[in-house]
Amino acid sequence: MYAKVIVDVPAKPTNRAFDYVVPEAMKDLVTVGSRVGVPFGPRTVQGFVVELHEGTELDPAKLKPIAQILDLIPPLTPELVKLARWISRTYLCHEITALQAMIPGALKAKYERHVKVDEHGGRRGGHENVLMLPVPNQEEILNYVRKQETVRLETLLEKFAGDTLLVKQLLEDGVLTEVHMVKDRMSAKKALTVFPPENPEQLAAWQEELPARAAKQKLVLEYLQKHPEPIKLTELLSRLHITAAAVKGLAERGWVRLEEVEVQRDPYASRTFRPTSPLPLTPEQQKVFDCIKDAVLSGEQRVFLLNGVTGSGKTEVYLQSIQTCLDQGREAIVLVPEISLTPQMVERFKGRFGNRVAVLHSRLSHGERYDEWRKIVRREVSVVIGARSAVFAPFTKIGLIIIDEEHESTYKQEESPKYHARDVAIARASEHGAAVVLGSATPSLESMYRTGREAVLSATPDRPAFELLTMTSRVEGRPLPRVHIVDMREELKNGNRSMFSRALYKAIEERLHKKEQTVLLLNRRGYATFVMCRTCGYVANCPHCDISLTYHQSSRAIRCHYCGYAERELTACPDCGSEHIRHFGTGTQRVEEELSKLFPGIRVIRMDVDTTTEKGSHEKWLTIFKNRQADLLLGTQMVAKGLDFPHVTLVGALAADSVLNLPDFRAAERTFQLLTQVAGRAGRHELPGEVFVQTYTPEHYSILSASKHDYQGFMLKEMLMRKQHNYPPFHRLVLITLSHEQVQLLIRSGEAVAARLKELASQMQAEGTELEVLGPVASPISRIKDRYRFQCMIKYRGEMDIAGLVQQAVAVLDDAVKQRKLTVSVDVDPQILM
Ligand SMILES: Nc1ncnc2c1ncn2[C@@H]1O[C@H](COP(=O)(O)OP(=O)(O)OP(=O)(O)O)[C@@H](O)[C@H]1O
Ligand SMILES: [Zn+2]
Repeated sequence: MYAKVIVDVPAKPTNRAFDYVVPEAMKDLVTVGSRVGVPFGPRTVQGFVVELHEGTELDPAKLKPIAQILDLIPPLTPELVKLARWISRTYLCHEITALQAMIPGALKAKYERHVKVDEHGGRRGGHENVLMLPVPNQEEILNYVRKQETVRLETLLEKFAGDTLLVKQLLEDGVLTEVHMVKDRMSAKKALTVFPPENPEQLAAWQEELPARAAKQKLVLEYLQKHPEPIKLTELLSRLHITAAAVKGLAERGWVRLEEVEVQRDPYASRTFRPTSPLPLTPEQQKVFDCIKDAVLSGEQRVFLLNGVTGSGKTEVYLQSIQTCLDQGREAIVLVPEISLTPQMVERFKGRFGNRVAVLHSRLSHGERYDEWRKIVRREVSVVIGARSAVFAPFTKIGLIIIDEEHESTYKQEESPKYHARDVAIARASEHGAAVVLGSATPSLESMYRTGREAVLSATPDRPAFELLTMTSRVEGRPLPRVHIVDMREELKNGNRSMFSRALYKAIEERLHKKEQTVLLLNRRGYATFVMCRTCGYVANCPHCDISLTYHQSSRAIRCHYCGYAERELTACPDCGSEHIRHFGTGTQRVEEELSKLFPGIRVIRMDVDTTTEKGSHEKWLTIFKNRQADLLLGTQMVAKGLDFPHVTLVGALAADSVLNLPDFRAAERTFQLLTQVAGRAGRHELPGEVFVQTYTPEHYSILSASKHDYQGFMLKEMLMRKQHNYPPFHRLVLITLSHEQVQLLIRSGEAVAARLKELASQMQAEGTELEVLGPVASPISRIKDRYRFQCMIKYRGEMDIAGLVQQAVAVLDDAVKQRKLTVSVDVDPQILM
């Protein structure tokens, strides 16, 4: 038996699969999707089996056997292996990158450097010593290595701490050779567990048998008699206030059994979830549910776009649709944006489906993530709720994939593989015959477009048309909140220079009075967070990136958000020496300060990157707010989504147009989405809500439509704009970014690539393809980590072989250029154009 293996060689990634022999002993374990260690040159690397076959075209004698099999249950399925190939083609990345993205971080390859003695046993040509100098420890070192097959380099250096140079010399001379082993970073967590005897009645007799001084042992037997279940040793000890000696004594007599048992790191173990049952659906919900149900029962790939206003009860529809799917013996995946993976959201799913749910998100520890993921591999759960990468859950009978807040840009991964979870979900649904539900109060224009006529006419299994479902009202006829637009230019004219308009100030005061709650949104992006000298205007910039440094009050440091460069806060201007340095802290910090000045005694919770880095902090803040131990929740985008608190009756957006001014064709769409989402937090229960939107551009259609809850109106205007400028969804984009430390070389290369692209484009245009090449231009962020950046953009319509086009264009760069570390990165359907 032979296996084709895609290997992980970071220095030289390739899409070629290499052939290996499957050793007899591994035959039952190796399948498509297995993770293996295979010899590759002098070392062992991690790889994934992508094919198995009986024979080989190659010379079998030359093939090496698989060295290690890394998991008992393969982490990937044949379907996922196939999907990786699709991702590699669609998003122009290596297959190994796609495969690695599908498994939890804990399983990514880590290599250990081991050493072994050479084939002559460390002796050359009969001479005992290889080195000229008589080195006393040399034989000792070699003997130590000889005794074991291989030794970790680190261990060897530790043991012979004074002989680092000697070990290096031995390696250089080839007497010792390095072998790399794949190391598994993660393993199951185990705990010593006490097992009572099979027949607990014996316990009474044994208690008699023990001498009086063995009081502690008697205590243990007594306990086990009352609770004849296995118990963790540590727990037993702390309950009875005894030491392990007592239990070990009993184990020696054979009266109890002590054994290592696997325990799961369950981040939600300490929490209880109140079970919920399905709510009777509203007529609107019922209609939507019936459509989804039909699709799930049909066993065919169908994609729904569910456009439901905030508070229309989309989540309840998801829950009942999942139930239908589970009743069919099939599995469901629910994707939510990372920041809305709040305890509240998790609670709703765990409350309905209990421990049939696994939760995956990045705030879990490596170990917790690994254990949650293994519940899926072992078929212990049938529902997964998680952020983007949960779309790769290794289920085998998927019936339903739900993507909540489908318009969120976080569903696009910004590093390779630059996949979009929506498209991956649709691809998986086609393999499984599953339904996909894309839910949002503000669907992306891309998804909306695919419910239209043109998309229906050009549909393929890879790009099917979407069916539109709508829910236009909130449950129980609750009104959407009233939205007031506040023109901040007028405020300034009237002498109000504070960041609160008088109207918003009054509204907050009123809530404090009525003991109702307020949510304030300050979009961090675009808000002043820099450090400036007020005398000469000097602004502190990152020395490695084209971006200003940001002040962090908590650490009293200024930091670069791109490369992590940090320095102490400035006390004097490096340019003019003035001490009038102004630290514009993260916007939210400044708002918090002003709030406590304006409303003495106000209880504010601030949620931003600074206050939520600690594990569990999200949860903590939201619980405090839920219990009404705070009057006001202030934060960045993370307060805009998914929260459902009955006493929130006021929402304020402090700087509604901060996103509008970004150089991005989606700026208007993002503004509309954010305002609609945050407004949707108000008045979701009995108490009606009110919203204030502060802006310097009150006439902008994104702000006007959001204030009227008018998705249709906004969408039609925005579609028109996009059509005029040949932007998505009418055209598709591919962004090619080149980067290098030397700006001259970069410009030359950028121009060469662009020229070749344009040449190819004009050939294709002649053949009828609609396609346009823009650039090269400096990227909006023109330097990151000391590397300059240049970009070209391809705009096209219809189906096209993007991979082929890009490969041909990049081929004009000669190897000399590439060897000088010019990097080319390609982003298909980019979300961020920086
Ligand atoms: N059929 C129903 N009967 C009664 N209450 C319901 C029903 N469906 C949902 N609800 C309640 O209405 C509120 C809003 O529902 P839900 O949070 O599911 O809306 P949503 O559409 O997901 O909102 P958003 O997009 O703003 O997050 C919740 O408190 C939910 O429990
Ligand atoms: Zn930097």
